[in-house]
Amino acid sequence: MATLAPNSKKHKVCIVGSGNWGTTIAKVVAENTAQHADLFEQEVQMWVFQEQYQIPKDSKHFDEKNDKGPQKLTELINGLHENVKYLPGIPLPKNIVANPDLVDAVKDATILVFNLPHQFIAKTCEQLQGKIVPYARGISCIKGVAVSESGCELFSDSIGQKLGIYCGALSGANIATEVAQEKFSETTVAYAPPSQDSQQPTPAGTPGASPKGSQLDLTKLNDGVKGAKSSGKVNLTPLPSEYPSLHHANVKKLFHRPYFHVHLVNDVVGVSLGGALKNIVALGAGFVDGLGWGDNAKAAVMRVGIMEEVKFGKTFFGDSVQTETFTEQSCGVADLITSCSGGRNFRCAKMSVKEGKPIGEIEERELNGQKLQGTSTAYEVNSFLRKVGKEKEFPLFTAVYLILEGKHKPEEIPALLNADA
Ligand SMILES: NC(=O)C1=CN([C@@H]2O[C@H](COP(=O)(O)OP(=O)(O)OC[C@H]3O[C@@H](n4cnc5c(N)ncnc54)[C@H](O)[C@@H]3O)[C@@H](O)[C@H]2O)C=CC1
Ligand SMILES: O=C(CO)COP(=O)(O)O
Repeated sequence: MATLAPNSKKHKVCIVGSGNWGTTIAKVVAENTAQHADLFEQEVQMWVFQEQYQIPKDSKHFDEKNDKGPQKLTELINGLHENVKYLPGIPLPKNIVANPDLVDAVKDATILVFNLPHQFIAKTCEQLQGKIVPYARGISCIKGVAVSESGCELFSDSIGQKLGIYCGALSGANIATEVAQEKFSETTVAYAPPSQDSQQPTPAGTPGASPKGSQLDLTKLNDGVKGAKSSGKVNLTPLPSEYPSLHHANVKKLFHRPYFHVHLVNDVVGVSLGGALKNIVALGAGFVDGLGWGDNAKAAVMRVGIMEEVKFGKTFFGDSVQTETFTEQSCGVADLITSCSGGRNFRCAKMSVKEGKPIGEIEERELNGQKLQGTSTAYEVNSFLRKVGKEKEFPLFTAVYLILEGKHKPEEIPALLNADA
């Protein structure tokens, strides 16, 4: 068979997920595929977990005389060019196609952007096994960690391993609605592609630079638990030369907008961990704010939180993670600040303390189907820390878990952070 000329094909992009952030990233990406028509096919597929949705009476789309009752969300998105349930009020580019069929949505896609609540990713990947092109590349926008019997894993790694592809990560101080409204923000994309993808070298001195991705650091901890897992061991199918290389400059073109500034790094571990762990810290910040303890208390929780994030990375992922990713990049301290100011985890934790109600009840009432990630991440991280006998070394993560479990009260946070004194 004749080989096609280099760059004769374009990358096809699928967004796997369509919630508040999933739809926002679909918008960002669709604006860029339209702008960079030399690199990307214009149409962006967006997989939607199908549901029936009734347009609310206060929506500008509600028409009392012609109301059809609950309709398929995909039909509403494609007809109105708006995700009326998860991103209401934001017009979407017409080159986004909402598709309820996961396998059809990913067909021929060479770039898969994973963006759905972390509790659904394992099942989604199972459905994708054997259904994607073998040389596809992934970017995970998921903020969470996967904890199983065998250890604590990053979603970029677990997706990569389950699907046999390379997967990077995108994370930053990015409250979805603000990004969707095109208010200025920054994000961090970690992409350390296998060398054959990159005809153009990634910038020298980039934190975490390692073309093979992150390396497993700890293999033997107490209890026979393997510790933190990180792959870089997938047998990758090379990207055919007909496709434009996915070096940093081209990956940037997929996400960077005038209102959404992208910084490329190679530290996939740091970017993934920052996004996951700050959700636990945001719950802690919400607890103390709910008590009316003011800004100093919140700042204290945030300071301890960023230190625990770095310590978690260094303890379990060693040299694969760069401290600078937490202290200098949007995915680190900046995400902590925004999440502890206006994020869903922060807001729901605060309401839960103020109203004296379980946080799950607040989530159900306030979020219209959106999902908190901090609560499950707090449990998952705690189960990992318990297995490796290191709960006490992460007093804030442990305190948040104990409060969620009802074993301690938010008022006890200072004592829990000072247990050794
Ligand atoms: N919303 C935000 O401001 C930001 C969220 N993130 C992260 O992005 C990831 C995705 O979050 P969002 O898009 O905001 O989701 P979301 O919180 O809006 O969740 C709703 C989504 O979950 C889907 N869903 C419900 N049940 C499902 C099932 N059984 N299987 C598959 N999907 C199902 C719904 O269809 C919907 O698309 C999370 O890890 C979150 O931490 C990151 C940055 C900002
Ligand atoms: O990740 C976020 C902002 O960067 C959003 O955080 P929440 O999920 O708490 O809303």
